[in-house]
Amino acid sequence: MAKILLLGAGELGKEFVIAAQRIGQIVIAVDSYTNAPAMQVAHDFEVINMLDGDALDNLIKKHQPDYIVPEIEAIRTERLYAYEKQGFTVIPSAKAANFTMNRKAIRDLAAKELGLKTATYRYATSAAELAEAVSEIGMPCVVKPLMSSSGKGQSTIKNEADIEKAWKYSQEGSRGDVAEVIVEAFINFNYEITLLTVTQKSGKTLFCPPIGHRQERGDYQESWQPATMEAVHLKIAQDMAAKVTKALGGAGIWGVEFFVGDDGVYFSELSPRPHDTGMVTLANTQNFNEFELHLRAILGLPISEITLERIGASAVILASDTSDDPSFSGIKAIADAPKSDFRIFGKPTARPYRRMGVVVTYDSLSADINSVTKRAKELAAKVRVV
Ligand SMILES: Nc1ncnc2c1ncn2[C@@H]1O[C@H](COP(=O)(O)OP(=O)(O)OP(=O)(O)O)[C@@H](O)[C@H]1O
Ligand SMILES: NCC(=O)N[C@@H]1O[C@H](COP(=O)([O-])[O-])[C@@H](O)[C@H]1O
Ligand SMILES: [Mg+2]
Repeated sequence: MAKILLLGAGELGKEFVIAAQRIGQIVIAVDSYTNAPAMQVAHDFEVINMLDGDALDNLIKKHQPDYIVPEIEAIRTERLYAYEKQGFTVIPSAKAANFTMNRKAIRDLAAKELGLKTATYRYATSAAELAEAVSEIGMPCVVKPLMSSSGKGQSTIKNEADIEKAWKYSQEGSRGDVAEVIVEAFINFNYEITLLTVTQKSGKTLFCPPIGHRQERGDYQESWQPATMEAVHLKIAQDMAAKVTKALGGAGIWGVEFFVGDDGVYFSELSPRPHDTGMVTLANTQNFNEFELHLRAILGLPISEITLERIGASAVILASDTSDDPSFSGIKAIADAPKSDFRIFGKPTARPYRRMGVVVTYDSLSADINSVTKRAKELAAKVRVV
């Protein structure tokens, strides 16, 4: 039986713990607040600030885990290299967690070292440098703090007046201690996808059918699987995903994000862990959902194939207000709807736009993906977090 130290205990961690519990593994869930979703189902939990390297060191010393599994980006990831040296296994690897928490590291690796096609980009460390970068890249362009996720601190610059605002907003939304931002040319894509990619200890890499999604405020609203795309574009995305996951190293599931436009496929970024848009796999669209795949890859259990069993969609349930005791109305409508299900994450507090749950819908392989997605969206809209 393996002992897994899960660094981050949100909704993605919760499903991962449930998958681990089902096959008898031990999980200690860690986050910065008590009663986080994954803590509710784990064997044990710890509350620490994971950006505090010494606190992390103490935790590793105390628990001596077989696997250290990052679930969020906001971790003092530099320390993970030392744990690897000491013989601990970091999932998928210290390099993967460290590079992906910083947009500069991962973008330079992808674009410069591996030659993947990305949006044109520059970096800036002040409002003045941002103005200069914008003049080189042109408008519209997208500004993101180097360290942030779920769209925090991200905005689109459409005219000169936006530059100052974008700088200020980026500084409010930045998680790390660096003030730097990345400025990217706005890609006028036709659609975007997450390509869940599984790397295994055996060396065999597998791809899940592509997941389409729609984003608002830099955060996903609905996702569906499979996304309709040309085979040639899928092949290009798979090749890029294989390259970047190989360069980062290790076994596990990765959510590799791409934009597809008239001029081809752009690599955007990737998560070295289950992806939020991959919650669509909770609709049992595949033989294994993304959490089961992550777990099996971590444990070195062979995954011989990933098959699409039915089509599905997910739509998020967001809070609209602040609350210390959130409850939900409208759930009966989901329960009553055909081929539909839901998850409530059990987050102890709500704040505007915080993701509190998800609706999943499904249908047979021959059904229409747009109607499945529409149903998920309509059902999610019926839920009120009160
Ligand atoms: N250069 C771009 N051109 C057009 N749209 C973009 C660009 N960059 C980001 N977006 C849009 O914003 C969304 C969020 O961007 P990105 O994935 O970089 O942010 P994030 O904060 O890392 O989000 P998450 O952590 O949830 O994946 C993208 O999925 C896409 O819809
Ligand atoms: N895009 C990254 C992502 O979806 N991460 C998921 O959200 C949780 C944080 O939620 P919170 O901000 O509501 O605490 C994380 O712990 C993870 O499960
Ligand atoms: Mg993203």
